[in-house]
Amino acid sequence: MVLQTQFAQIRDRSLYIDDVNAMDLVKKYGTPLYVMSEGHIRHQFEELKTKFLDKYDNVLPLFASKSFSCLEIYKIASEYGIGIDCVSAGEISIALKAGFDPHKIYFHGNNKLPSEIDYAIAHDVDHFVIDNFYEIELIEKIATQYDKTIYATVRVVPEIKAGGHGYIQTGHKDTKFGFSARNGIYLKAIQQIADSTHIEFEGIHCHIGSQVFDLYAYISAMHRFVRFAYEIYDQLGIMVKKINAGGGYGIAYTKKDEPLEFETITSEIMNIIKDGYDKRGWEMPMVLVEPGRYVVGNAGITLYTVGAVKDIPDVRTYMSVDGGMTDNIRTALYDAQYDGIIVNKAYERRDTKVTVAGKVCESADIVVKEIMLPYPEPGDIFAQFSTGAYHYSMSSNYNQLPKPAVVFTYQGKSKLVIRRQTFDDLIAFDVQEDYQ
Ligand SMILES: Cc1ncc(COP(=O)(O)O)c(C=O)c1O
Ligand SMILES: N[C@@H](CCCC[NH3+])C(=O)O
Repeated sequence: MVLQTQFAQIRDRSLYIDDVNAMDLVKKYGTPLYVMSEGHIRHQFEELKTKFLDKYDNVLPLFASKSFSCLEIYKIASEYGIGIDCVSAGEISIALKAGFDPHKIYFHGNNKLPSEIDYAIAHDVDHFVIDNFYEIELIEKIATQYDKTIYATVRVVPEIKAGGHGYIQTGHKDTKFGFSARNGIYLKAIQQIADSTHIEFEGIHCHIGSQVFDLYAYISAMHRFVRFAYEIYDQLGIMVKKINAGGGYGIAYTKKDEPLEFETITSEIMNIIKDGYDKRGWEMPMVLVEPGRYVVGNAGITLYTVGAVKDIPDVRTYMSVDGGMTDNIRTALYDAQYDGIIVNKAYERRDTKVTVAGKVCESADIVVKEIMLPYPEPGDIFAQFSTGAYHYSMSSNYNQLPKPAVVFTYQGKSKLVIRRQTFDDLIAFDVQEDYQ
């Protein structure tokens, strides 16, 4: 069993997160409960700051906020001088509400709606990662109406296969994201932007995929991007002044995972771009990175109460908990693996092979596929580790299960950041209208 954050420990017969006893959190807030270690989150933001933002000239780390988006995270992020990646007007609206500087928001997405583009531009968001030709037209039209300038990076497909599961690969040739480099398609897009009146071309954007452990994939992608920069200059006479190298940095969910160091990836990225630009006698472009999971993934621990326990002779023991695929879709969707403990049996032998099941009416509703635990009983508290990224942000109300609360812990204290949904919340959007 591995706790993937220094901010959580097993001691005094319990689990402590930022020195807060998990059993006290259960008593205070109930289960299922998403616990986020603010200690861990701040530590990771500090890494982005000291090991990238402060280390190099003309760089900007972005937090990919789709991994965990709520008012509190944007407030904390803004303290570190970094930017954020938002993928919808909804995310932008929360960031703005939290007081985030609109000029440090980068708007991503493969199908930004006209209404979203309008919302972003109206609210002074001026950095767009442009994905397709339709979007160029929309931005030009809407930016002209507002008479504002939009600064564009163009997402180009590097044709590299990387990422923890087929569903989270984005840089291969057959992808819905970005402009293909085939037949000069991306060059046409850049020319169209250069010819526009309210979009200023700044550079190119690369994101190969998520939960990536392969350094070579980042290296190959950056070599390809340097070649794109050469091609853009040679064919169009346009200089690439900004390269966004994307995110995707894998984290450890179990002891089998071997994540790369943040600085190992970023120094390769910086060196390759520098060498490539030096060869042409060009000034170094601005470089951005945009990890999400790396910041919040290992900060999260989900606490569940155990209910039914079923032994299927010669097969396995099913331990059902009070949540499921509604608060953790990753196991069903990506076959994701997790570690965890029974908190109140933290010191007992892990001698039972258990499948942790959710309470949703789906066979795919598995929280942890296979884990060795002490024999479970109803009322035990199961802690699932590394649930900070893409858990709360991908949660749903399937089976009309209210979403769990999110609690932050920091320096021996806890606070409620998102309250638990109530049954009234489940019908908050139902209206009873007569036919008209
Ligand atoms: C464009 C883009 N940037 C950044 C990210 C963040 O990825 P991760 O959370 O794996 O770092 C994603 C998600 O894969 C993405 O699509
Ligand atoms: N949601 C995915 C990552 C996708 C990231 C967004 N492009 C996960 O949980 O691993």
